[in-house]
Amino acid sequence: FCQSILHTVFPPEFRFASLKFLHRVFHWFSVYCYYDITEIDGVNTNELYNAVQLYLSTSASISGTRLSLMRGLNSSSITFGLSNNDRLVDSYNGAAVEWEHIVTQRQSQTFSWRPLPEERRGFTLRVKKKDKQVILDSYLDFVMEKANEIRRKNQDRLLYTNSRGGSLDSRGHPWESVPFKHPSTFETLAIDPVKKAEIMDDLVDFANGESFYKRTGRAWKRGYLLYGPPGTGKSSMIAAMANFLGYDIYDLELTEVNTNSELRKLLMKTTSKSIIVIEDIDCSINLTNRNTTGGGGGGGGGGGGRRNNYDTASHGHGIDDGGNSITLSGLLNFTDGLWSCCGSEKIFLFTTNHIEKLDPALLRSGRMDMHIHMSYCSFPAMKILLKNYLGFQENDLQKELLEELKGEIDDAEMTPADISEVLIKNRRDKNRAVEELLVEFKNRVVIKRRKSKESNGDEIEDEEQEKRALDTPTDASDQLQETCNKNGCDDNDDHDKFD
Ligand SMILES: Nc1ncnc2c1ncn2[C@@H]1O[C@H](COP(=O)(O)OP(=O)(O)OP(=O)(O)O)[C@@H](O)[C@H]1O
Repeated sequence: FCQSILHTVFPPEFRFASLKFLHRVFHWFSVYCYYDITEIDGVNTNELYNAVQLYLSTSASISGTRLSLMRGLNSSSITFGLSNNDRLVDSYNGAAVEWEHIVTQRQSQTFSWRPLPEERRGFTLRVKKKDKQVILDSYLDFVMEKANEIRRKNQDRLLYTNSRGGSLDSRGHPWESVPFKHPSTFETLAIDPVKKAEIMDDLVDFANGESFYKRTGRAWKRGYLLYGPPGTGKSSMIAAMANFLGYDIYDLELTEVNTNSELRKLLMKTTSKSIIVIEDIDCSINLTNRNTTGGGGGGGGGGGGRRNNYDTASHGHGIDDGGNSITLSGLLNFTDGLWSCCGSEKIFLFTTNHIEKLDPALLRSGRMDMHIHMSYCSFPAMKILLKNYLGFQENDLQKELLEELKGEIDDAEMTPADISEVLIKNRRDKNRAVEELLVEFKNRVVIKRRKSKESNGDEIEDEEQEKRALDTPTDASDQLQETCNKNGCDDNDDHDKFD
């Protein structure tokens, strides 16, 4: 009744104007000011809304009474969120702020026999007017930063690929992604412990080096070149680095990129805190010499299929072959030019089995800052494999046996992949695993010696005689055999008995 009287007496324009006036008066006298952060900003998703939601999830888990629980796609953990129309008080640099999660129903504009209800979501931030500047200047940046940190911690890493050959997805993105689940870590990686520590220190310095890079005027990026024979753990090292730093990986397939500008666009679409990998770079593009013309396309990689029109003649000048080729110059700019600085905290990582095939320009500091040689398995690296695969500690093995393994391993030139294979095959019988490893070492040494004699044109010894000489069991392997015979090598619990 009152409403109809009001509506009759006061025209809508008058009601609207008085409401506006009341609102203003309220704001003049209120000590607070309010900011609305809606989920949808026009047609785009508001990044700040998602960030606030994530940021509040940590505080909400502690102080909230009614929470909504979420588990995102690819995420390995559950996050908490404020329930509809719930409030939470936070503080920043002595200023108290209040967040309210506002969810309202709205009628859809769709023409349908039944209007579809739709939720309009947003956060309202309430701060005292005197704290307004602090909040606007740094609190919201702090929220964004914290949210990114939480996202990285909660979300499994992503492995991106450009293997679609330049086509874009529905959101105009050239990269496709899958959850990155590689279990390799620096603990499982069998390389020399000194080298391992050096690499880890370098990575830590890089990740914590924001102020250093700013101070020295350098782009916050670092290049690593991993080189060495196949099976020495180059891919495992990349995975270990990504897991160590919590970075995403962009696996760039150069053979799928047609032009330098396409390469640049791919780079622009990579995010910060990521590792951009080009595996087997010597197979992907001919990089022997910037100044030589022609030159055969280099190597047999590329996974079969389309090859690029590599323009070796124009490498030095960065000119595309009619705009339709990728050049060494383009690649150098990719790693070192102005565009390489879009985003920050990026690692460029190239792998190759043939470092000698690469152009020196690609290897210089600033592009490839650290050259990491992934070598055949050394004795300290083998001990890591024995520990990881068989559970052997150094003291579990007889000293003589260890010495014997140590004496043979360098000459045997076995990769960690080869050694792992022997250990996996015999993992039910640890003693047999070690024994077979020793035999394998000796066989490799024989083969290597024969090959070197052949190449030197020397007379080849009687094979059997040579093998016998090397196979003659030493004290340690005698003892090992004896222990095996006594305890029975099939016994799974042989470790203690052997000990
Ligand atoms: N250093 C290592 N530490 C632990 N495991 C290793 C190591 N090297 C190789 N392996 C094992 O061997 C397998 C192959 O290794 P990986 O693919 O990392 O070698 P790679 O050097 O990248 O080889 P390629 O050059 O052929 O790509 C891995 O699955 C891993 O289990």
